[in-house]
This record gives sequence, C-alpha cells and structure tokens, in this order.
Amino acid sequence: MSSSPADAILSARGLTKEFLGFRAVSDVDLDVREGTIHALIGPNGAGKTTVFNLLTKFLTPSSGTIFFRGDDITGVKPADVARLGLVRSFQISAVFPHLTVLDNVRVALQRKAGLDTQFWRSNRVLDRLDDEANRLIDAVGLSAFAGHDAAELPYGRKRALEIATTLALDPPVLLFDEPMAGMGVEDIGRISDLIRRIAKGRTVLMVEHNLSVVADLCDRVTVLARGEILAEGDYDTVSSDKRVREAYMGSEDE
Ligand SMILES: Nc1ncnc2c1ncn2[C@@H]1O[C@H](COP(=O)(O)OP(=O)(O)OP(=O)(O)O)[C@@H](O)[C@H]1O
Repeated sequence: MSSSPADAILSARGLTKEFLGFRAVSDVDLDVREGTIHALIGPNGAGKTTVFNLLTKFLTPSSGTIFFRGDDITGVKPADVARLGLVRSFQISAVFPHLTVLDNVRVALQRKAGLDTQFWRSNRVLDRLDDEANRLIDAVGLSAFAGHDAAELPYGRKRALEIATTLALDPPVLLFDEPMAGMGVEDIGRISDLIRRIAKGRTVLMVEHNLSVVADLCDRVTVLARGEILAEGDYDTVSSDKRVREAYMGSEDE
C-alpha cells in the first residue's frame, strides 16, 4: 500500500464499493493535495459519483480506508465529517425556496454558529450575522438578488446561492458533484470564476463532465473508468493519454 504525500489532505487507499456483487469502485488509491482543485472525471458509469459519495461518507465502502489530514475517517458519520471540515456543496433542494437569498445565507450562518438552537439572540449577534451574510452574498455575486426569494432565481444563480450557504460553514475542503450540470455557457463562466476565487486558501474536489471546465480550473485530474483509476496528472497529461481517449470514445459509442 503506497503512503500518502505529506501535502495530501484527503486520501483513499484500496477504496472498493460493491453493489450486490457488482464492483462499481475497485481498489482506488487517491490523494487530494491541500490547496489544489482536483477533478474526478471519466465516462458514464465510471464510478465517479460512487467515489464522491464514499469520500463524503454518504456511502459505506465495502473495503478500503479514507484519511482526512492523516486521520482514518472511514467509520465517521457524514455530519461529523462535515464538522471536521470536509463539506459537500448540497444540491439545490437544500436551499429553502421561499426564503430570500439573505435569509438562506443567514440560516446557514446560524447553523454554523449553533444559534439555531438558541431561543434568545441579541440584536448585536444578529447584526454581525447580517454583515457576514452580505459579505458572502457579495462574494458569490448575488448582492442584487439579496431580497429575492430563492425560488425566483435563475438556475445558475441558485447554484451560486448554494455555494454561499456552503461557504457559510467556512470549510477547508469543498466537494462539488457536477457543479456545472444543466448550466448554460454564461453561468458556467460565472460559476467557474466563483469556484476559482473561493478555492484560494482551500482544497476543492469536483466531479465534472465538462472537460473544458476541468482544463480551465483544475490543477490535477484523476480519470476513472470501470471503477478503476485509469490515469492521473494535469489536464494536458491525462487528455493526451491514449487509454483515456479510448475510454471516452468507447463510452460515446455505447
Ligand atoms: N446504488 C447502486 N446500486 C447498484 N448499482 C449502482 C448503484 N450506484 C451506482 N451503481 C452502478 O455503479 C456504476 C458506477 O456508477 P456511478 O454513478 O458512480 O458512475 P459515474 O461515473 O458517476 O457515472 P455518470 O457519469 O453517468 O454519473 C454504474 O454501473 C452504476 O450503474
């Protein structure tokens, strides 16, 4: 078993997941280095989402070990993993549609501060939350929408709100499952810029189908095919790898 590099913040060794005897993920060794934007790519059915769900503890591995900052977190529950600082950006359903953008971010900040369980809150504490909420809303480019209900936002702006509510937790490691899914070109550009900005001082792992986004954003790319790692390196290295090209072409033919 290979040891992790010293700057690996999230690692997996021998990660395997079987569904009723079908090996969706097979013996994956992965190191996400601190401060990088790392992509998991691969053709349909390659096992990307399964690896993502294993790393964020939404699925239990059949075998293998997951390390966060060198500690074995394989048996840790998702909520506790999030508390450690490994936070998955939730799907749009996690945003409250009938609350305003400001209130959505405020709720996320209250959760982080543990204030949602307190009956009494001083105005001073709430004011401080408002300042922080407005700062986050500004950071994701939603200042003009602060008073709008989340339900009224166009799709790309909803994803920006979702990122703001994730950032409210101030996580050192952010995980995105297909952040660009369903977006038009303009939104893709905006969300790419946003991810690049928020990745400063953090580590980002994303599953992404859009290869030009991966080429543009990611420092390191792991290519999965049939549940196994096929190639790893920077985008230019993996995209010129013959086996990677074949894997993608094979899936297009299907
Ligand atoms: N809960 C499950 N039960 C049975 N099989 C599953 C389950 N989840 C995933 N699989 C299978 O595991 C394989 C990998 O699926 P996964 O969703 O991880 O791939 P992916 O690379 O994310 O694919 P896509 O790009 O299409 O989203 C697929 O063959 C899928 O059908």
